[in-house]
Amino acid sequence: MPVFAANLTMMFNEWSFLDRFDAAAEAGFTAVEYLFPYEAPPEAIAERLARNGLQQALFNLPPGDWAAGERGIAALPGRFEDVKSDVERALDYAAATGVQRLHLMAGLADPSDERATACYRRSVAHAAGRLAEKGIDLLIEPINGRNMPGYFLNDFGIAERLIDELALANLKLQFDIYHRQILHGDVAMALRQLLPVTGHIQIASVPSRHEPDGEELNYPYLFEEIDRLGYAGFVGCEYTPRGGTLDGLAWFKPFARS
Ligand SMILES: O=C(O)C(=O)[C@H](O)CO
Ligand SMILES: [Mg+2]
Repeated sequence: MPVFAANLTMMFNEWSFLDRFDAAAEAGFTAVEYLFPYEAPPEAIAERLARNGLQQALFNLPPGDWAAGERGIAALPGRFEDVKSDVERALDYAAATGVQRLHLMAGLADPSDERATACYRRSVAHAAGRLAEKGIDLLIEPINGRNMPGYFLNDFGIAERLIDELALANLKLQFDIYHRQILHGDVAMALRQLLPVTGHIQIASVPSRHEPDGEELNYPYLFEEIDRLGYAGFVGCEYTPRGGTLDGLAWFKPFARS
């Protein structure tokens, strides 16, 4: 049975960020993920995880200036010093939360630009090297251009080839099924082919990015497929509830901690 992680950036927005940990545990989740923890002290997050018996499934390395439109800096020329300091900041939060995987966002850059590609490979190699020292996996995630126009890593094949070429034991794919369906489709076969290099899975309905209980994907079938394939990681619920978070959790009831 998949272990679902509530995404506290997109779900439980009825509560303050730190109170979302309690609300997610109360709703039956045993794990959480979010985009960025950096506005809260690491020890405050650690306390919420401990008091609710929650596992920290994932979060992102700092993404540059998100409010100014940056969506990661790994592929941006001239930002390598920022990449290195961001890795150290993320490792402080990783030490506090016990997270075992971190996602490095690439940024808005042209994937055909050789300089951007060289910057990205250098950033990935550096981040993976530092995380490996702590036993943490580095994840890279292809993101579709409708949600994130101009995002550098916009193709599962490019991600797969990079993981293969760099051959770093802790460099893995963040397989967001929502993006896979929009970018390429063929979700079940891609899960079968890419599971060996997959470090995390995320879900949402397509096209609306709501609860995984309708629209064009058959998630009951995909959850069974994930089990059949022996996936032992987390499944991040990276969706925007249609209405109240709790009202939308009927799909989760069979999987909730009692
Ligand atoms: O966009 C996504 O699907 C992600 O998982 C990124 O981490 C945040 O944008
Ligand atoms: Mg995602």
